Amino acid sequence: MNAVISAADIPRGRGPDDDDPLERIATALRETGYIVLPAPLPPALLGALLRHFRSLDQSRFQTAGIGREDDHQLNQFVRTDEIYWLDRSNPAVSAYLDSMETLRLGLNRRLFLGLFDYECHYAHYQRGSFYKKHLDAFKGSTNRVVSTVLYLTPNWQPRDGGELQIYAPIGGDTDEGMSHRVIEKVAPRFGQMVIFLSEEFPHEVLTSHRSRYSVTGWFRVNNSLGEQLDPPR
Ligand SMILES: O=C(O)CCC(=O)C(=O)O
Ligand SMILES: [Fe+2]
Repeated sequence: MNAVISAADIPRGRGPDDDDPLERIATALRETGYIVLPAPLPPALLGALLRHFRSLDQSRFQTAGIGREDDHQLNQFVRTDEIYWLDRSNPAVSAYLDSMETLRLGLNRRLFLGLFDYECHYAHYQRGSFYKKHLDAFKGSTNRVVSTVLYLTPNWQPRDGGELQIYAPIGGDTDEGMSHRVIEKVAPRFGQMVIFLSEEFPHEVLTSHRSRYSVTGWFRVNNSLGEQLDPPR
């Protein structure tokens, strides 16, 4: 896939699949359900995305919702980020969507997921913002199958917080609902990307101590149960 991963990202000398980024992502989703990619996209694209993100007036961002729940007060306990839905009107966003289209086709070819489209938004976590533990999709009640988050926070430092904390997949742990065992902490470092199965992994954004920039997206299937959008747009 042209832009979705760089050679530097690929550990050498393990197996034939390692040379093909799409293969590596598909294998990870099949075997562990998620993958963290330190630098899958070209720096020029990342820079253009961040410039576009920052050029948008803050007033064009909306307080993010949580599924059907439209109670602003309640939402504020769960998440305090602000989002901006993306389309192809900006060239950098359009290039990013091209990469995600390559990924979509590559995953469909390898995993037969039947991914139908991709929707994404910028998310801005101002200082003090968080998103409590949640699932992006509940089995049988959504059309979101694969979640992606691309981080655009420049010069992120550990003291800045805002890590994505991923919990053990549901079913694989003792709990029926949300599991409590942290299996991964992903730094929202510029250029880093995480891809995971939407229905499997509870996750949480820890409080960010500075402005945190990201692009969150979902590959969806086209099923009749898909009227629930989280967040509603
Ligand atoms: O920004 C992140 O690390 C995750 C965001 C997230 O979980 C969401 O928007 O559903
Ligand atoms: Fe999420």
